[in-house]
This record gives sequence, structure tokens and C-alpha cells, in this order.
Amino acid sequence: MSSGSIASLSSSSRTRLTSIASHLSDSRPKVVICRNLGPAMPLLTERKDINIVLWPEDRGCERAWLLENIKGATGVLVLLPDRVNEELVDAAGPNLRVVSTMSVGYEHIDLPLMAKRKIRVGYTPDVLTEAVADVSVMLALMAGRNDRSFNIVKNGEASWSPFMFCGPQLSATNTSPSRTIGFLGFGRIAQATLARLVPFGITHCIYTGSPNSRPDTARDAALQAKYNLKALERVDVDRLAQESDVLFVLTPGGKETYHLVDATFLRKMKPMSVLVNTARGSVVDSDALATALREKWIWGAGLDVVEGEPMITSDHPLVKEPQCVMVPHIGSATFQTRLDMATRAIDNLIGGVFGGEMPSEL
Ligand SMILES: O=CC(=O)O
Repeated sequence: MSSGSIASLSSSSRTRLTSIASHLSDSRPKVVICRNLGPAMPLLTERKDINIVLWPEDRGCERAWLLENIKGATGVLVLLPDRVNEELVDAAGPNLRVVSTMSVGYEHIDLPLMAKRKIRVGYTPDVLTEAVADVSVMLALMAGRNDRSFNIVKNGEASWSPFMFCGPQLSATNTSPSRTIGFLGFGRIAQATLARLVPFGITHCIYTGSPNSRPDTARDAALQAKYNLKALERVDVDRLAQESDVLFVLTPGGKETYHLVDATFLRKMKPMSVLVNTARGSVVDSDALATALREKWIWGAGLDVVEGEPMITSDHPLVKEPQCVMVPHIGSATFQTRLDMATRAIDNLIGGVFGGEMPSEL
């Protein structure tokens, strides 16, 4: 095409053509980054050996943009909303060697497909364990009060009476013995949450493990001794529902755990119990939870995640429940943790692109 005919094109077509031309002439591996990673970006932009294509806006990456720009890429760095499936992998073509997600969860990635196509997958475990455990405890404490009490001062409507906004107590005292803490899923974040609860006088803990995992009696004995627990027991889902005073949902999302906490489960819980979800919205049936709160099957809920997030509107059944505390998926939202996650995701990406070591490979 002559320069005259290029000049006659619209400016968006010119930009696109220029970008296509520069990619064609660039022999460096192309990497697509689905979100600006802020202070971690120099780890990418200061490298001379990669050709970076970055989603230019500060909002979730549009699918159409991703499908167009992933063509010929060697690596892609994604976030939870970016589905990595056959459509994406086909759009990328045969060069794709690595998918790196800036998350510990990976249910948005079709792992069997990745294995079939020999595409390596990186994720970010460990670095967010402590931050998410912090928020798990925060939500357990908040859900034991009343969501309305958290805004009333700023709304200029504060009032007080002896039993107003009261709820069940987390700490053990002389008059209130240890409550039983339950974990649906007993991985790194659950264990870090348990560690934080020991100073609250918690001595009884039950949990369910993944059906495919074997009981780890040596680990449990070590934890029981370390935290001076009277009980630490792996139980079935029914017992977990029936016996937990505070139940933490800390299991991965995906088909196997979809709506594990449903109406049947919630019906079995104690009326003064509290449910905390800092894992995945899909594990808890939102409608059933709203009914459980409304009909007082359980006392309260603290949610960092909810089905359908982030598009939760003010008419959502859980938003309307005064015993439901909701925060917008901020479990890992500390500067340090998010920087560590972004750094790990970049290191995984670069390792995979150049066929080297990936610090956290699935
Ligand atoms: O939810 C957060 C994550 O998976 O990192």
C-alpha cells in the first residue's frame, strides 16, 4: 500500500496497520498483558528481549481485543476474568508456550486443554496467603456484629442501646467457651487463618479436605501440638455444617465445589453460626444464603467474594441482608501482596516464554 493510500485511511485504521506492521517486523517473542500491572510494569518494559502488547485501559480486558491481539503470542498474562479456553488458545496459534495468571485461583483456565497443547501455566500461590487470612478473620469479626452498624456513624445516625447490634462472640472467655472453627478446605490460607484465631482462645477446629486427598495425620498432630488445640479433626461435610460456629469457605472454585454450600448445607448449620467466604463466590449458592440469613438459619455472613462479582447491584438479595457483610474481593489487596503477585506472575511468564524455570508452575 502506498503512503498516499495509507494517509487516506482513518486514524484508527492507520494505528492498527502501523501496529500490525511493527509486530510483523519484530522477531522478539510477543507477550500479551491483560492489565496494566502498575509498579511491577518496569519488570516487563525494561526488558529488551520481548515484544509487549498491553491492554491499554484501566478496566477488564475486552475479549475481542484479547482474541485479536493474542495472535502469534508466545505468552499471555491473564487475570481471573480472562477465560483461557479453546477459543483463546486457537486464536493465539501454535507459538503459545505459557499462560501466567496473576491469581492463586485457576478455574478460569482449562488445565486439561493446556496439558494437551503443552502450554505451561503459572499462578501465584503463597504470596497472598497472609493477606487473605487477615481478611478472613476481619470478616468473621464483622459478621458477628451487624452490617448496619458499620455505616451508621458516617451517616450521622449513630445510636446506642445495651443489646443493639449484638452478635455471637469470636473470642473465648470464662463465660463463653471456645467456639468450633470449621474450614471448608484446609490449605495454606485456612491454616494461616487458624494460626490467627489461636490467640482468640480457639481450641476446637474441624475441616473437610478435598475428596481426592488423603488425611494428613502427621500434619494434623503437629498443628494440634503447635496451637495447643483440644481438637483438630477432618470431618465430612455434614458434620462440618452441623458443628461449626464459624465456618470459613476456603476451597478452590470450579465444577467440583460449585454450590457446595447450598440450602441443604445451610439448613444444617447452627442458628448462631457465621459463614465467611474468602475463596470463590461459586462455592456458595447466593440465593440459598440470602434465605438462610432472612429466615435466621444462621446468624451472619462475611463475604469477600460472591457469585457474579463484580457486577453486584443494590437489589442483589445479599446486599439487602443486614446480617451480611460484603467487601469487593479485597482479600489480597495490600500494596505488598499485589506487588508480590504481579512480580510472581511476570517471573512465571518470562520463565515460560524462554523455556526456563517458572517459580510457581501448575
Ligand atoms: O482470588 C484471588 C486469587 O485467586 O488470587
